[in-house]
Amino acid sequence: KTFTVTNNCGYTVWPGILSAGNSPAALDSTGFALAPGESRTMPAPHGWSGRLWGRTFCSTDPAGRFACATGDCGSGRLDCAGNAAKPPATLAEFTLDGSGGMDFYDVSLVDGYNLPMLVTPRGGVTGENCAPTGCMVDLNGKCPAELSVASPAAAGGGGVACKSACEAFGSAQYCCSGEYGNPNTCRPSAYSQFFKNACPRAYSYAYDDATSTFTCASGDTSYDITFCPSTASVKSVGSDHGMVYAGGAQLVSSSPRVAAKTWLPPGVIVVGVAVQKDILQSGVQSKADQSPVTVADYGSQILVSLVLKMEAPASSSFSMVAEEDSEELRKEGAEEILENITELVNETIVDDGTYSIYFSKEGILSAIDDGKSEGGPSGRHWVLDPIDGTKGFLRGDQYAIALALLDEGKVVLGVLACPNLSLGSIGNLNGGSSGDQVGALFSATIGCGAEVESLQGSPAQKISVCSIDNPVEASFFESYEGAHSLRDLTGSIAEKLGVQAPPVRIDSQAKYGALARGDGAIYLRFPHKGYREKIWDHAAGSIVVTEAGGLVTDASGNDLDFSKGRFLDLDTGIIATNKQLMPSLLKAVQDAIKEQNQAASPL
Ligand SMILES: Nc1ncnc2c1ncn2[C@@H]1O[C@H](COP(=O)(O)O)[C@@H](OP(=O)(O)O)[C@H]1O
Ligand SMILES: [Mg+2]
Repeated sequence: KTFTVTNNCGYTVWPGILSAGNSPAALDSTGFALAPGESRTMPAPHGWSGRLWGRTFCSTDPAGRFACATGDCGSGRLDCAGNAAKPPATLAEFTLDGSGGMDFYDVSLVDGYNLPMLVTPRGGVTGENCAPTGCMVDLNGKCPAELSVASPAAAGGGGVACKSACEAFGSAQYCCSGEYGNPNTCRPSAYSQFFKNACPRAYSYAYDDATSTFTCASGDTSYDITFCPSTASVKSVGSDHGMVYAGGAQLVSSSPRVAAKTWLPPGVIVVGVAVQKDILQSGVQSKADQSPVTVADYGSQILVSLVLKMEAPASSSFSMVAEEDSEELRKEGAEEILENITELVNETIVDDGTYSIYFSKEGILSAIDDGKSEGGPSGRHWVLDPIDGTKGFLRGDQYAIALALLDEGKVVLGVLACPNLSLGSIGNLNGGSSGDQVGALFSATIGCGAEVESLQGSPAQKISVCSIDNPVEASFFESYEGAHSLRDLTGSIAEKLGVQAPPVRIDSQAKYGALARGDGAIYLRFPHKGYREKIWDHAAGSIVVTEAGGLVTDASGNDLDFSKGRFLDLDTGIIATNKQLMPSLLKAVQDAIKEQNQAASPL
């Protein structure tokens, strides 16, 4: 019987362990460091009880004293040596071999929250309530201001933890003390509801036992404890599949940006990453069987629309312009694919643990059709490409999940998840670089700039386009697929500009993301005549670039107009670059087009 602690965060976590006073034995450590991706397995002694948490932003000061911005245990050392975590901290609590031969465990936010954590039983796994529990969500970004703990240790001095109402206000009512010291008088508060809605399985206040305590038959059940679980491939276990439709848990307050950013990764990326891996492993890369891509495509669309419906302010009506609709799936012969999608979606929701929702096949079809909106110049519309760069996805190359929000015909928010794009610059080379972390999440809000963060949830960093003003030093991006852009034309534009470097060819809107953080200077896209660009292929990418200080226009220098429905109405092609290079780029584009037209009709 063991505990395996895994750090799936994009940053180092220092687990701390406290054995209870009455615990017959201690674990073999009370504190250690776990680098991203690292894990450590420890024997779980018979009858052990105690708690485990993650410390973040730790360092040793010049005097040799070790301290952490969150979860610190005050020992001044790496090991906690019998000290508890200073709140706020997400806690995993265990009592092994308790009454009736059962292990009892929970994840508690009663002392606040500092990072996502999941406890998964493994091995024996029997017992009615033997299931994964935890809090999968990164709550630091959406913590109510009065509970939020900021630290200069975080990039940008952002939120690093979220206090409980008891800690923040100290009242008996929130702390369940004094006359509130029993379950009848101490009730959930708006604050505990904030935690409960985000993480329904975790303890949100002291008497939240009914839905928060889990038990497994002791036997040889081992436990996996994972920090930042959401991008791990978490398999569900136990008898926990009997989830029923329970309606929408509405978050107390969440801005669309936070909703979009926080919720793209957990379910959707897991689906993307897992399905791409399956495709590559099974070798289904031929065009003949596109069904795995199809499943991922629909699955991604359903999960994003589910999350948006749950998390976006409910007041206005929901409208989404998305690439897929259910028509093909309603046809004869599509039963198996529909079955696979239904299974994938339901499994992902159960594994994630945030929502208690079950989709029937009919539910799946109608959820897909949530994306049928026509968009247009008035009102608010989400714009989604569930898997952009399908060809790249199939090849194991770049792809993106691209989500934007249109408000009165203008893009006001964009989120671009690129699971295969390295977090660091891809420089002037095709492909990844120096053993860097992979998985980048770009986001932008109108007037507020653009950011990138790791898909594993590292703090966001502001990005800006490169400041090159000499085209000779510039490199340009274009589609990997030759059929998507006229290479004679882009080659001739580059030549006229004096660009020396060969084109960097990658799939999907990852090009916009890479351009926005200065990996390259120019993006050229010139489809064959008659091709109509769709808004979901450019909405998120273009706001990421413009908010990073760049410009995105058509070949005549007009801004892209997203108010015309599902298609963009534009002159010839799309170009993007920084403000310095745009005038000369536009001139080169127009000269090259003129030349091409003259060559085509020599009169
Ligand atoms: N002939 C064509 N010309 C231009 N774009 C095309 C095209 N055929 C498909 N596309 C679009 O190009 C997108 C991929 O762009 P890129 O070449 O930059 O990777 C596709 O998105 P999907 O993969 O979501 O279908 C599709 O919408
Ligand atoms: Mg696309």
